[in-house]
Amino acid sequence: MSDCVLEAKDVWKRYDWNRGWVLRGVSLCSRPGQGVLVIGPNGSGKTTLLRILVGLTRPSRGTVLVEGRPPYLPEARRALGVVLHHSLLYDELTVRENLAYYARLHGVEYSPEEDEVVEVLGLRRYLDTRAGDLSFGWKKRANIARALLHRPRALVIDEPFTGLDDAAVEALSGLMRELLRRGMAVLATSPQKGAVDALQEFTTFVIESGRLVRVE
Ligand SMILES: Nc1ncnc2c1ncn2[C@@H]1O[C@H](COP(=O)(O)OP(=O)(O)OP(=O)(O)O)[C@@H](O)[C@H]1O
Repeated sequence: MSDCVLEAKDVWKRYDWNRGWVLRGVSLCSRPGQGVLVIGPNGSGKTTLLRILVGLTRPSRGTVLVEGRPPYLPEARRALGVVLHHSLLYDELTVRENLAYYARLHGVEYSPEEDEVVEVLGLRRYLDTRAGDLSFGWKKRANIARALLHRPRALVIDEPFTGLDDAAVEALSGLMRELLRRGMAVLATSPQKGAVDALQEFTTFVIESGRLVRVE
């Protein structure tokens, strides 16, 4: 059996038969403790690839597996922590209430006071703030805590650094390094080559005309 937490095998995607291919034969394996970074300009297909990997978008051809299972199965979903562009927090609820709600959904015991992610991202002082009142960067940090509270085996995060200040970039890259050290698989994207510096230990690919090319 493969040791990939996340695996794409020869994935092709086009949204309409009369439009071009967004992804052309993408294969990818993300292993425990391994960081994978996919860079590419706006519109190159990064979000499409992530959405396919986590089972939110169907590939036109090819296979995607999460720990060997189709990504839409509940067991596969539980293995994933996902942060895409839009927030999954309820604006009317406080950060604390949002985290408690997601913990209940996942059926896990959870206390934000004991959550290292909340601590590392500096979220503690915003626990009693309504999510709708948070700035973009703080809402993003709260979404990352939301994605990690059930201790998934893979973190899939679209453009982790976009819109974050320097302190948040440092805190988040440190957090991702620690997650890798503890054996999580982390898959991130970025439109900026600068992310390569912040995530030096990540295996880096660039999307070029729908194909993944390894950056050495
Ligand atoms: N739901 C959709 N229906 C039709 N076309 C889509 C859809 N989602 C994305 N596309 C198209 O697929 C291509 C890749 O888009 P995608 O959002 O995956 O790129 P991206 O690299 O994540 O871009 P960005 O950096 O701007 O977020 C674009 O041409 C986009 O217009």
